Formats: sequence, C-alpha cells, structure tokens
Amino acid sequence: MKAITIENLSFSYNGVEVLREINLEVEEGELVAILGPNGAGKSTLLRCIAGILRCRGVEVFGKPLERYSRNELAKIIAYVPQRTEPGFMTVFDTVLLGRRPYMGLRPSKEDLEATRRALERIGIAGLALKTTNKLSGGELQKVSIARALAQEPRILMLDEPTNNLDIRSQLEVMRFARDFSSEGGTSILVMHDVNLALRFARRFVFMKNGRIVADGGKEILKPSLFREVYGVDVVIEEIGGTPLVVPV
Ligand SMILES: Nc1ncnc2c1ncn2[C@@H]1O[C@H](COP(=O)(O)OP(=O)(O)OP(=O)(O)O)[C@@H](O)[C@H]1O
Repeated sequence: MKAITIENLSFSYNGVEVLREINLEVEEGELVAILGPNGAGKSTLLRCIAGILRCRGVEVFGKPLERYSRNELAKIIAYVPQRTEPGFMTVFDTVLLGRRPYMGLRPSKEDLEATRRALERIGIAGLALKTTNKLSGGELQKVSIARALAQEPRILMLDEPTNNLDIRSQLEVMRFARDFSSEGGTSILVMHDVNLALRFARRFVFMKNGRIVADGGKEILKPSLFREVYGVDVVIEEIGGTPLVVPV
C-alpha cells in the first residue's frame, strides 16, 4: 500500500519557490533517505508531508492531507524536527506528550505504558526524571525520537536524526528506524551522512534546488551524481558489501 503519494508539489515561502514539481511515492514499510546540499528543500518537503506547512498534492494512505484532522494525522505521522528546544518538563512528561492525540483529560494506563516502552526502546529510561534543560544535545535528540515513538505512528519522519549523536547512538537510531520499517512502519529520514544512509536505507532520494534529481536504490550512487548534486568528486568503494563514499 502507498503510504505517501506526492504529485506535482510546489511550495513557496513568501513568494520564493523552494519546492518545484515534486513527485514521489513511498510504499508502506520503506525506509527512504532524503539527501542533498544545504537549502535544497529537504526539511521543507518533510514539513509539507507532515502537514505542518499547507501544501497541495500530498496524499497519505490514499487520502489528501488536507482532509485529515490534526488529531487524525498525529496518529499516523510523527515528525521530529532538526532542533527541539529544551523545557522545564521531565523527560517522561515530554515523551508522554507524544500521546496527546490519544489522551483524554488524564493519561490512561496505556498512555503511560506506551511512554515507558518508548523510553526503553530509545535507551533513555534512566533519564526519565531529569528535566530536558539539563540534557546534552544528543540526549535531547533521543527524547524527541522517543516522543515520536510514543505517538505510535505509521509514518516516522526524522530530520537529520543522527546530528549530535555519538557513533554508537547514531547506529542505534538508524537500527531503530530500520526495525520500525521492517515491522511495517514507513520511515523517511533527512540525512547528511551519506555513508550512514547507505548502510541502512534501501532507497535514496537526492534533492537539489527544490527538485528531486535522483531517486532509486544503490545502483544510482555514481560519482557523477555526487558531482551533480554536491559539486564534489568522490570515489565509491565497497566495504563489507556496503558502498562507502569518500570525497577526493
Ligand atoms: N521559514 C522559512 N521562511 C523563508 N524561507 C525559508 C524558511 N525555511 C526555509 N527557507 C528557505 O527554503 C529553502 C529550503 O530550506 P530547507 O530548510 O527546506 O532546506 P534543507 O535542504 O533542509 O537544508 P539543510 O540541509 O541546510 O537543513 C532555503 O533556501 C531556506 O533558506
């Protein structure tokens, strides 16, 4: 089943067009990495799909985005932005906020359980009682991902999820996204670390100047693509069955 269908999507901020004629279909269960230089429009595309920016031409599970209520959409799509501001709430309460689309006046037993599960799965149960303004950048990033998980979405959209994370945590987050997809969820990740993307994603969407310039599996990864998209020369070597892109 198609999780996301985007047809001829363009988007402007104050009259300046930053997404141009985007067409993209994502099947349920896919893990897609969106790559491209700074300012290419990757975050804007994610925010359009998440319903944060008002756009036409996006369907989620066969229904136009604008026909979803905010609550309905929040049960389907969880979006983790590049940066989150810390606050004065505890980690537990912050992750519990992910349950808002399901909650009545008070959190139910199921809401509390889902919060605990998310904290465990992201490996931050030990931080539950800390306030978020006392966390490191990487810890805060993990809290945002746990909150998205507590939302129990069908589509997970992470904007540069491995920023701020040490190598081990990067791998944990990527493994989590891969597992989420192999359990039937759909993951869309904006990434700058091409090699990390290569290791975990099966599909790569390259953007430049608001357009999708390449979309496919490992077969599209050629030095000419990196020259076109980033303006850099690279060599691509295979190590342990995974291509490794090295700028030269
Ligand atoms: N709120 C905004 N108002 C006006 N212009 C914006 C806004 N957000 C982004 N832009 C512009 O839109 C373009 C695309 O930005 P976007 O954040 O989508 O790029 P990106 O590919 O995610 O970049 P990066 O890799 O640097 O995060 C850029 O030229 C940016 O300056």
